[in-house]
Amino acid sequence: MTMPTPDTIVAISTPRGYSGIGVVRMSGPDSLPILTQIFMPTAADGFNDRTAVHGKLVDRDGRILDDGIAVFMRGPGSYTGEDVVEISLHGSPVILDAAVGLILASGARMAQRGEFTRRAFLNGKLDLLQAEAVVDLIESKTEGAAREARLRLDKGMSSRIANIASTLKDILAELEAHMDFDEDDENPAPDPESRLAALISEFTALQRSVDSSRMHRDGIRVVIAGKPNVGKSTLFNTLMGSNRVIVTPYPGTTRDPVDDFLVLNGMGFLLCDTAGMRQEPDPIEREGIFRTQQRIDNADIAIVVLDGSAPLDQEDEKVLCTCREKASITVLNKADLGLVIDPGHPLLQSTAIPISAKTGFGIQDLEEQLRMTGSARFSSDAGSLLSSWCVQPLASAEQHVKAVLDGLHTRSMAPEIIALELKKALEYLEEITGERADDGILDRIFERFCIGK
Ligand SMILES: Nc1nc2c(c(=O)[nH]1)N(C=O)[C@@H](CNc1ccc(C(=O)N[C@@H](CCC(=O)O)C(=O)O)cc1)CN2
Ligand SMILES: Nc1nc2c(ncn2[C@@H]2O[C@H](COP(=O)(O)OP(=O)(O)OP(=O)(O)O)[C@@H](O)[C@H]2O)c(=O)[nH]1
Ligand SMILES: [Mg+2]
Repeated sequence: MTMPTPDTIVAISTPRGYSGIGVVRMSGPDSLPILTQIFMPTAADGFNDRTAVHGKLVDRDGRILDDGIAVFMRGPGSYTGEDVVEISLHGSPVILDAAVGLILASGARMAQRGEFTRRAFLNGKLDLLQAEAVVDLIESKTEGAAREARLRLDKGMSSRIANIASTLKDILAELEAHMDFDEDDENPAPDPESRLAALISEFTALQRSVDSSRMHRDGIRVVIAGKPNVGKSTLFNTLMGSNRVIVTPYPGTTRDPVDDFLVLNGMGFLLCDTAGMRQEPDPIEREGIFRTQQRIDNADIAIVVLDGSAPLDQEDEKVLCTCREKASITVLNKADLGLVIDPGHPLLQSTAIPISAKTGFGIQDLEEQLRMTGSARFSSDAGSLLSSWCVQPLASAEQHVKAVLDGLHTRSMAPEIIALELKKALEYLEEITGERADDGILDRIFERFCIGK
């Protein structure tokens, strides 16, 4: 792992544009010396650790560029663990750029994306999962997503991985202690089987959490499916509250899947309108239907739309069958024309909701059902979620633990091999917390950050 470079970095930490206040941040050993060169405190007592100081930003010729407030935070008791300086100035890009220019001229260099947080990570201020939670928090589009990221930042996840790791370390230590003794020693052989078996269910729970994490961040994927002309696009527009997609009386109107982000009571959904599915499509429609099928496969929830004003037919049955394995909600659309399908029809998975996408009738019921089905899809323990890059190391760690369990079960594994397998499992877990993460993983995570974070 690369060690933190001892240079001093600078960046504007607030968005570019015109704002009340803008913040320029430095981190590194020269932060304070540079500050004293460019910022003249109004009062005589200068800069004390963690104390706001009013003063003037001055250039090399002594010209005053702005007045502002500077705070010096001495490392390691700072966000990055290094000496940090923040200068709040008037929020004009011209002034903020000028301040950065002065700081660069004094020997600092521009920070890369996420470099402040990267340094915080390298200095042990937060681990990799927390660093990732920081960027998820900043990017969160819903209250729910923000809450979940905030919980992760407060350590939820890392401690669960750490708990698994510490169980493995205990077992490893017992095993190694035992290996140092002779066979006939009174020291009994350790029996870690039940503890390892408990870890397997923890692995399963963690893997489930990966899905929840994605749903929080990107929204729950909801696909609207049905045969042509049942009103899928009309429903999409009604739920979105806009005329986003084309609606016509002609079957086969929608060709490409269209996605849009929908927020219901703080819960985010990625809603997808699709091409109608039918048996004998033309070549263009065939490609559209292929894409519909892909979206259905990848969706967390399917809304199956039926034309409730006409009897069920084979095409409807086909769609219902396609969505059988999924969490799905069936709606009987065009209820304004009079329903001929019974909402309790045996072919329907659960009770169907009568709606009219055209008049808005029943839409509230549908939204309520969406929220309920959405909540049910989330892993129950929010704040202990993992993102998708963790899947691989997690699965590998689990595999090694399973190998040990198999070995113990059949009594076919030498203690040395067991120890080796446990160490491998530990290495994968340390990849997740960042104790052993290589630069590639770090780059991938910090790439998502903005400059100044
Ligand atoms: N002005 C400002 N606001 C900010 C940040 C910041 O860096 N500057 N943050 C960040 O981007 C977030 C807050 N996170 C922070 C986390 C730790 C420390 C810090 O100084 N930690 C020290 C001391 C802890 C203490 O005394 O309470 C440490 O961990 O040793 C600062 C900010 C959001 N708001
Ligand atoms: N009376 C009534 N008509 C509706 C309702 N919903 C949709 N329609 C009409 O049904 C026709 C088809 O609607 P679309 O939303 O384009 O149907 P679709 O399922 O997206 O069709 P494809 O894209 O071809 O698969 C249009 O003429 C709509 O105005 C409804 O609730 N009541
Ligand atoms: Mg359509």
